[in-house]
Amino acid sequence: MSKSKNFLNNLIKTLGFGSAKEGHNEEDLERIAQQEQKVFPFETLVAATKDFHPSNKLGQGGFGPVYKGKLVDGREIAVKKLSQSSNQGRKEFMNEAKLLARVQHRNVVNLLGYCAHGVEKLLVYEYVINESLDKLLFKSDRRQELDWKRRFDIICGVARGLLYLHEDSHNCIIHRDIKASNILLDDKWVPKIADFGMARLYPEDQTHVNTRVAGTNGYMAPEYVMHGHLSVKADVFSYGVLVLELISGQRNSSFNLDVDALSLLDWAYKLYKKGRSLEMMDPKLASSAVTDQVAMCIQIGLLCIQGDPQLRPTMHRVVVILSKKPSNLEEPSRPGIPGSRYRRSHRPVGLSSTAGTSGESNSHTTESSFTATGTSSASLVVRDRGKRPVES
Ligand SMILES: Nc1ncnc2c1ncn2[C@@H]1O[C@H](COP(=O)(O)OP(=O)(O)OP(=O)(O)O)[C@@H](O)[C@H]1O
Repeated sequence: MSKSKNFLNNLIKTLGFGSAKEGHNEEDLERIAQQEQKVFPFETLVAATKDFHPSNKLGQGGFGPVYKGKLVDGREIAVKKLSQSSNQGRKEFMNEAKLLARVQHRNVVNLLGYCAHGVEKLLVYEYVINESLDKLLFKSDRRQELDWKRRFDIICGVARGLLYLHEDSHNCIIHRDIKASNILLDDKWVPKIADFGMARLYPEDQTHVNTRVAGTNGYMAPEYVMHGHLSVKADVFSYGVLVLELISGQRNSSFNLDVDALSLLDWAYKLYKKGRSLEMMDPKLASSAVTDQVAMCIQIGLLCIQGDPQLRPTMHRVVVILSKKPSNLEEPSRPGIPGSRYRRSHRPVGLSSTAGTSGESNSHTTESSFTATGTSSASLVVRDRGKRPVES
């Protein structure tokens, strides 16, 4: 009998429910043990998604398709079928997924469990109902639903989720792919960070990145793209871009409001230096904005996107600033130019296997293959528990 079954048997006895043989059969115990370990039987996921029916497909991400499903207990789930190009073995996948399933925070999408079935590897997430932030902010006429209060709550929630990933989760996690499409909103508009942990699930694997959009996201910290320097400050940079996008309603990667500005970041910085930073505010916020808060958030955004990673605040500091009344903050220095502006054909230095190996180059050393690689690695977990991620 496995350890977990023994444990459950003992627990049942201790709680006075009689022996396992009396009250529970082996199958019950097997089921309880599986739930305990967050392992989903493949058949459960097949049933929940109606055999991965195309009508249940929520979308196709860089790591594979995502399906909506419903468990027999009524819970709605999102099942991510990892692309089979991951060459990670079954045991390793199970170990990594088990660790990631322990990551739990109100502002991080909950990984309910996982499943390995033959060559198939699947991740099971809580279903987050209200679409991803990019669809609301950039693509739809629903943008006005994002009034200032909601945007401010998103700014605060994402900051808390990132702080948790960086400092408080069992393993310190650098996300590496913070962007509007990776922020999901629940029915109460609570933001949830999606797609953490993917670098652990795709070690030494490059193939999947070819399916991802190359170099267009505009969120990547310059030192990471240029030199492969990875630290929590790369996430801080991406967070700063997200904050400025939320305030302006403009996507950094396709910014064209001002011919004299290189990017949304450059525009925001120039306006700030002229004392006119509120001019960058989305006109749709006119009636709901709390201008002191907006000005503070612009300054936080600008502090986060500074070219020098050492000058950027930690997420801890950002959360502290956001929880106080707007007050005097230091002056931001010039912004770094985000990753999508750069393309390289070589492996970034410093991306060792412990630092998330998906930055490795492969034989396709073309422009786009690097950029795809650079933008694809969704996240990194620094293994040592209790040790803070290295800050550059
Ligand atoms: N837990 C979830 N609840 C609801 N919808 C989800 C969930 N996870 C993913 N989705 C949806 O599934 C689609 C694919 O998501 P996925 O995160 O795989 O890719 P992406 O964010 O579109 O791209 P990328 O892989 O480049 O980040 C998206 O439309 C997303 O909104």
